Amino acid sequence: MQQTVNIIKVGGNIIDNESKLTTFLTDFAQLKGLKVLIHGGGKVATEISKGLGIEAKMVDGRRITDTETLKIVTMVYAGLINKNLVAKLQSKGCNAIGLTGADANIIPAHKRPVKEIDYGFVGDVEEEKMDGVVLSALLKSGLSPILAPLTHDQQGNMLNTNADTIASTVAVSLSKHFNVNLIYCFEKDGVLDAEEKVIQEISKPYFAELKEKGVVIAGMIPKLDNAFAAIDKGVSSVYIMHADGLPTLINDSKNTGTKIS
Ligand SMILES: Nc1ncnc2c1ncn2[C@@H]1O[C@H](COP(=O)(O)OP(=O)(O)O)[C@@H](O)[C@H]1O
Ligand SMILES: CC(=O)N[C@@H](CCC(=O)OP(=O)(O)O)C(=O)O
Repeated sequence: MQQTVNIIKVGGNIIDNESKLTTFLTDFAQLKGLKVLIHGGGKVATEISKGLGIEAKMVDGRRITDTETLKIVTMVYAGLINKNLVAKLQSKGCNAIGLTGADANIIPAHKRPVKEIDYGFVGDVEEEKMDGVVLSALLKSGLSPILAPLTHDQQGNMLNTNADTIASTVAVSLSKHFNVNLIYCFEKDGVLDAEEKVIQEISKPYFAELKEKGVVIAGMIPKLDNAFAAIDKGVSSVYIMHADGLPTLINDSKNTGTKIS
């Protein structure tokens, strides 16, 4: 039987809140089995940019990343956030190793081609080049990889890449070696319907309907697109749920949040 890996993605709203982050990392450190953490941090990057006099520009949930912004996101994601997460997890007994997509060529990408919009140094992942071999070896040696939302263009440049996309592509590449569960953690109880109730299971047609009605908007649209892409490409299960639900889902094997079907 194949071993199971839990791939957890955590976004900027949890990372930016000290008490929510502490709870999340305590739970992550105590999760049973093999695990990978993908972190975002868009909110922190926006605040730091602002402090440096650079106004963040987002289009369809993606940051327009010019030369100065690339320097900021590289410092914030690969340095400040990634290394603090690693240090905190080490203090909780989790043997974490922090990496970007450039390290060991884990996530090759290319600069997004300019069409109507020039996103600058934003990476589109070359999923077909990802074989999951390095991450698999790290997991089998007892380490928990902590991945920052940065890729590289294989010509010497770092690229800023949406963390939800990193989570989905890493999950797909690891599903060649393991049974993979992908879990998107955020600050709400799951995908909410028009009455703000948690949708227990969401299908593609229902997602299309909710998008059409304006019930699913903003960052939840690319999150669900990435979630469905992972399921279509061989990931065993995908959930979108509150960060507090991790022990319930993984350690107690009880459903919580929204399951992608
Ligand atoms: N129907 C919905 N249910 C839940 N959240 C939604 C919905 N539609 C939009 N959202 C928004 O999507 C956000 C999550 O996406 P995003 O901002 O990318 O978060 P993260 O940084 O955690 O990945 C939530 O904070 C919420 O405001
Ligand atoms: C290209 C692009 O938009 N990259 C994202 C990467 C961080 C991220 O995805 O953070 P959250 O998960 O916290 O939103 C950004 O710079 O905002």
